[in-house]
Amino acid sequence: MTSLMDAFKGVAQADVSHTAGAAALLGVLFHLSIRKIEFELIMYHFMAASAIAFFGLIYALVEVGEYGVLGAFAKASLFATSFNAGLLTSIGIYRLVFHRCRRFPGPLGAKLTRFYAASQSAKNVQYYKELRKMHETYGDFVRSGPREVSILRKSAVPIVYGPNSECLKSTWYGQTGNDPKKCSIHMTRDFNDHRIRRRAWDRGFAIKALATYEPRIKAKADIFMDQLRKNAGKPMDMTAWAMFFSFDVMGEVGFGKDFNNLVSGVEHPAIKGVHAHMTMLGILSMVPWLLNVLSSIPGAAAGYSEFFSFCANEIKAKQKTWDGEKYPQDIVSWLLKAVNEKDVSASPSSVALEDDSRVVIIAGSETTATTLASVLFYLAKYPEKQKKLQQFVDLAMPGGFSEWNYEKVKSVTYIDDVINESLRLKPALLNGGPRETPAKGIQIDEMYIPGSTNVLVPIQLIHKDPRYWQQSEEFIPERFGEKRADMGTDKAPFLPFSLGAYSCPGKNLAQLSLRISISSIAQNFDVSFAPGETGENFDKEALDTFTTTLPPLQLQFTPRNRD
Ligand code: HEM
Repeated sequence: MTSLMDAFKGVAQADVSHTAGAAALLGVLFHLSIRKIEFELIMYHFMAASAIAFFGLIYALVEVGEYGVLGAFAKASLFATSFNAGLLTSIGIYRLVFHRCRRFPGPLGAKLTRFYAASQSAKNVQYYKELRKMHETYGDFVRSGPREVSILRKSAVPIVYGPNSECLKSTWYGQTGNDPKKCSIHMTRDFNDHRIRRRAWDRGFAIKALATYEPRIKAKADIFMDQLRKNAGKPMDMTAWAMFFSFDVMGEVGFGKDFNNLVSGVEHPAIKGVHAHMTMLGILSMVPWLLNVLSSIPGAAAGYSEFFSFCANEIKAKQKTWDGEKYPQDIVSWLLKAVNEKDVSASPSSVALEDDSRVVIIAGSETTATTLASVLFYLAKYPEKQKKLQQFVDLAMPGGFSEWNYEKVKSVTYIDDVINESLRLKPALLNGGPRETPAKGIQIDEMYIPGSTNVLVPIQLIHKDPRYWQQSEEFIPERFGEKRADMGTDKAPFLPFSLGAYSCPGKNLAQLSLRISISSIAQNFDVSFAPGETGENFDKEALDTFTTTLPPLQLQFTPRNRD
C-alpha cells in the first residue's frame, strides 16, 4: 500500500510535459481499446465516469500528492485536457486514414464527426437539402458521417430495406436508451425481439380491427367537414387542420380517447409540447448518442412531460377498466391485451408499453397529417387534377355526401393515385430510417459497403431521381394509374412506408384515414389557395424533423355546386 502511494506521489509530481504526454498516450490507448464496441450506447456512463475520475483525481492529488486544492485542480485539468486531446486526435486520424469507410467521398467534417450533420441540420433544419447537395457534389455514394454512407441507387433499396435484407436498425435507434426491455418497437434493434413484438402491433391493424376503426374515423371526418363548411370561403391553415384531424383520429383509434382538436380548433396541450420540440429533436438526433445523454439528465425532457403523463395515465385508466372478453377497440388496447395475456409479443415492461403508446400517437398522426396537407396542396395547385378526382368520386357516389360509403370510396382508385403521387414527391419521412450493414458487408452494384456501416437511401431523393422517374418533379397521379406501364412506375423505387421487417405497420390505417378524408373533401368542396397564398413556402421549406414539420398552408374551401 505504501509503495502504491509512493508510486502515485512520483507520478503526481511529474513535470507538465511528462504528465501531458502520459495522459495523451492514455487517450490514444483508450481509443484503441474501445474501437470495436458501440461506444454511443455507453456514452452517458462514460461521461459520468469521467466526471467522477476528474474529481477523484483532484482528491487523490490533495490527499496523497501533497497538492493544494488549486494546484490539484490545475494538474487534473492538464491531465483531462491531454487525455481528451490524445483521444480525439486518435479518433480523427483513425476516421480519416484507417476507417473501413475511408474510400467513400464526402465532406471532411462528415468523415470526422456526426456533429457535422448536426451543424448542417442546425442551419435551417433541412438536412434533406444538405444531403441532396452532398449527393450532387460527391455522387451516388456519400460518406455523410464517420460510419454513415448515404446511397442514391435503386439497387440499394431491396438490399437495405427489402423483406430479405440482412441490414438491421442502426445506432440511430439507440438514441432513447440502450435497454431493449424499456424501449418502443420503433427503437427495438434486435431482429428477433422486434419480429416477436411486431405481432402484437399487427393484430391492431388487421382487417377486422380496421373495420372497427372505419366508422369512428368517418365521424371525425364529418366534424372536419362541419368546420370546413363553417369557415367556407375563409383562409384556413391546412397544415394545422390536417394535424387536428389526424391527431383526433389517432386519439380515437389509438387510445379510444377524444383529443378534441377539431371541435375546439386548438391543439391539445399534450401535443403542443411535443410540437414545440420537434426542431430541436431534428437537430440533436443527428448525433445518435446525444439525445440519449441529454434525456438521462433529470428535467431535460420537461417539455414532453405532459405528453408522457397523458399516455401513462391513459394506459393506467385502461388497465383499471380492462375487460378481457371485449374485442379491443383501439391500438393501445391491442398492445395491452398482449401484456395482460402474457403473450410473447407483449411490450416487455410497463416503460416499453408507455413508449409504444407514444409511438402510436406520434408515428400515426404526424405522418398522416403531413400527407393529407400535401394532398390538399397539390389539389389546390392543380385544379384539373382536383376536377378529375371530384368526377370519379361523384361517379362512384352520384347521390353525394348522403351516399358516402367506404366500399365505394375504395373503388375510386384515383384517390390512391393522388395519395401515392403526393407521398412520392413529399414523403412523410423525407430521409427515412438508417440501417446497419451485416458483418460481411453488402454489395451495391460496383460498390462494396463494409460491415457495421450505417446506410441510408434518402426517400425523397430517390423518389425524385430522374433516372428512375419520368418527369420526376411533376405531379402526375396517373403514373400510378393508367400511365403506370408507360411511365415505368413498377420499376421505380417507391418506399414512403419503408419496406421489409421494419416497414410501417400503420400503412392500411393511414390509407383508410386518407381515403375517408380526401373523398369527403372532394365530394363537398372546391379547394383553392387563399388570397395571398402561393404555396411556394409550403412547397420548398419543409423541416426535416425525422417526421416532417410543414410550414403553414392557407387554403380556402368553397362548398361545391353540384348542378
Ligand atoms: C401516411 C402515413 C404514414 C407514413 C408515410 C408512414 C411511414 C413510415 C415509415 C417510413 C416507417 C419506417 C421508419 C423507420 O424506418 O424508422 C414507419 C414506421 C412505423 N409507423 Fe408509419 N407511416 C404512416 C402512418 C402510420 C400510422 C397511421 C401508424 C399507426 C400507429 C404508424 C405506425 C408506425 C410504427 C409503429 C412504425 C415503427 C415500425 C417498426 O419499427 O416496426 N404509421 N412509418
